[in-house]
Amino acid sequence: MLRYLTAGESHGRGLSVIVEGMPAGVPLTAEEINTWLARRQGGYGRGGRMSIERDRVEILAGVRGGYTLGSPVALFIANRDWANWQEIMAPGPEARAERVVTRPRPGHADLAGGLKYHQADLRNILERASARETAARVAAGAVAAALLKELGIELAAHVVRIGPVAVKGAVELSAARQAWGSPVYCADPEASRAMVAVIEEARQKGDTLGGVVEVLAAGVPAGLGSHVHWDRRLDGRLAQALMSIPAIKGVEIGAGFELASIPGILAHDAIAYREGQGFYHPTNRAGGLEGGMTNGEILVLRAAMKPIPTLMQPLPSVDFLTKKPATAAVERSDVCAVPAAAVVAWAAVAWVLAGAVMEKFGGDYLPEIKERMAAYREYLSGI
Ligand SMILES: Cc1cc2nc3c(=O)[nH]c(=O)nc-3n(C[C@H](O)[C@H](O)[C@H](O)COP(=O)(O)O)c2cc1C
Ligand SMILES: C=C(O[C@@H]1CC(C(=O)O)=C[C@@H](OP(=O)(O)O)[C@H]1O)C(=O)O
Repeated sequence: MLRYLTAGESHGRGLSVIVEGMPAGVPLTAEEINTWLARRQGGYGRGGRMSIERDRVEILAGVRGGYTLGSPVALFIANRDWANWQEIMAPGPEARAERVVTRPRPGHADLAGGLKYHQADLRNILERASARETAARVAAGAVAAALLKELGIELAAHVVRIGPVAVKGAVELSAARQAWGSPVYCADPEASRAMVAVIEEARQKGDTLGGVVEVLAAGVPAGLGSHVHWDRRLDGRLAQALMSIPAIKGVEIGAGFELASIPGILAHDAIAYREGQGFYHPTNRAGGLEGGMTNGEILVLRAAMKPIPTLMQPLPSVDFLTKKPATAAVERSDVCAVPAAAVVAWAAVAWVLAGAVMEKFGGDYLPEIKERMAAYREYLSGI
């Protein structure tokens, strides 16, 4: 079983990740993980914090000579900003309770967390609720993607909407792969320019924006996941992983919500057969998932992100201590983090797919898994 745990506060020393269950023999380098960490830091609309951080992973265990050992892979990403917060964030009694946060921000974890954990200083909540933690998820996702790449599964992620600006029509995987070159990770140059403009407009107004990201995965064989039990359905597992990204409020698979308004004749994908290829679907409204299993087509998943909750023009709130009306706390913040969320969504999908691959093909050593996967692919194309 593939699993990972993360630890770390936003302004603490850094983020720790332990990935357990990776087979031996997977090529893995810090540089590869760092490419994804840098992408997550980028994207137009980020705030001041991202000019302080230079996320780089340190591989502490589980990798030797550029290959995984089969033992837990331990990773660490330092917070450069910690230098400015050391005394405030100290774990011992010497910690200074400065910059106490008592005015909960609507849309953030402050109020619910403060109530649940009995914390009047809402910093004790926001430190872990912060999406800083998604750097650790991306590192784990990059480890998963290294395994998937060896097995012929490739992912792409890109932005399809920011606020009112949306990409028109479907984006092919080959085009989506080019999206990292855009300032907002959007494959359509015209939409990309308009997205930058609306983010700038929002920044000037002290406002924030959300949007929609899309993840595509190719080379996924039919039969990952299962129809037999609710928690083995891959659609559900993918949706959970995407929905758990801070600020994601909706997940769509294939034609998703549109399917609710069209008749069955137009909604489903016909089944066809070609000698040497096996069964396939000429269309892909199902987004590569039927019955909680991959069906051999390209996976198409979308996640909708709400606007960033910290506002420079804060909404009405109530002081946690005095219970008097107050405006919400104003902190340094992103204006739009949809491009960054595309990278986190990429990592979430890679993670779930790697887990599903390990369940189906098992193995402790990459060549074993490759052999099983190749035999299965041969069966699928020859049936
Ligand atoms: C990459 C990324 C960056 C984010 N940056 C900020 C930010 O700068 N300020 C903020 O208030 N929220 C930010 N968020 C959103 C909050 O973390 C999120 O809204 C909060 O944890 C509450 O969770 P919920 O929106 O899922 O309910 C970011 C989210 C992501 C994925
Ligand atoms: C640190 C990151 O994102 C942070 C996510 C975040 C939040 O509230 O979610 C608030 C901001 O943190 P700060 O208050 O330090 O400026 C973002 O910068 C990151 O993505 O690495």
